[in-house]
Amino acid sequence: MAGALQLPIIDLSSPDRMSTSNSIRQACTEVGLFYLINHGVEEELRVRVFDESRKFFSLPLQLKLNLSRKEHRGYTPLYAEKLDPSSNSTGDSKESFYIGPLEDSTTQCKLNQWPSEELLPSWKPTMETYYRKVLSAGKRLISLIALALNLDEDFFEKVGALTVPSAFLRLLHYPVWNSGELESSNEEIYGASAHSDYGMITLLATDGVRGLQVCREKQNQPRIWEDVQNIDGAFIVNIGDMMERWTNCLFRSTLHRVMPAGQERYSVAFFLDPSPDCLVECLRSCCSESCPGRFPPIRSKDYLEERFSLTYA
Ligand SMILES: O=C(O)CCC(=O)C(=O)O
Ligand SMILES: [Fe+2]
Repeated sequence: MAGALQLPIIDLSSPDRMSTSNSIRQACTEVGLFYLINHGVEEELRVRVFDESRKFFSLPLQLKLNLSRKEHRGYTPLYAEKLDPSSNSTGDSKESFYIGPLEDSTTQCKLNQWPSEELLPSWKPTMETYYRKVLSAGKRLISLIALALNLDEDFFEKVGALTVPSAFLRLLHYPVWNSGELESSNEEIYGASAHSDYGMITLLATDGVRGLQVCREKQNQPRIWEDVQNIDGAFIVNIGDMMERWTNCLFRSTLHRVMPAGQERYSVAFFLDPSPDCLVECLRSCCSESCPGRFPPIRSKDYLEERFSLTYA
């Protein structure tokens, strides 16, 4: 049985930015995970996003497959993804839908796929509004993360991380697995197998159904998994691998997974990752003679491509 984890609550609207960034530093060095409240994304909008998501995943499979994932946007069916390539499972027991950058003078914005307006008339405007609002909250959080690293608050802007951020909204649906199916299966079944996210930060909203677990000490075996409780209205924020690289492992990218809950589950993740051409290299303030940089510099786009190729191998 996994124990429940106590996590810090960060208030994005607090006027005391120094104290907030200190709390962020502590959360990111200890667990790499915290709750974010007063983030400016209204509850009413969040409810609509979950409603529209449910409507989409209830469509006949063929209609969903017509929007199959291309250029990392669109629908991925059950078992298409395996977040932990080393696990014995055939693939993760979830379906998802990705929405990429909306505003961009390059061709990127045309790459998004949308369900037809006849089928789901409010779908696209709802997702676009949510995307913009979470992106804005994420950018405000990134400036606090810069302060938490004793950097200028616009550091991540100055290094080009937010010029054309690789921000992806991902709707997730985990279907029900009843206990009989779980026992009779010869394979390990995960909603999402163990992984850390690839980018800077992830802002996750869930419908409150349990299942999300984290492992705080990813190098230790056996792994100890702890349940992450939902707090109504809060985002669960986790640090991703590129932020871990930037900070030379001072900030931890959190290993997490989703276990089958005996109940259907929906979640909505927002991955805020550096712009494709941004060079991610260990911050000088996080390196020393006794703790030299562990990672060579890498372009965000190259890092993400490598990780995706393993996940969808
Ligand atoms: O559904 C969740 O709670 C987590 C999803 C997740 O970890 C991911 O998509 O990377
Ligand atoms: Fe994740």
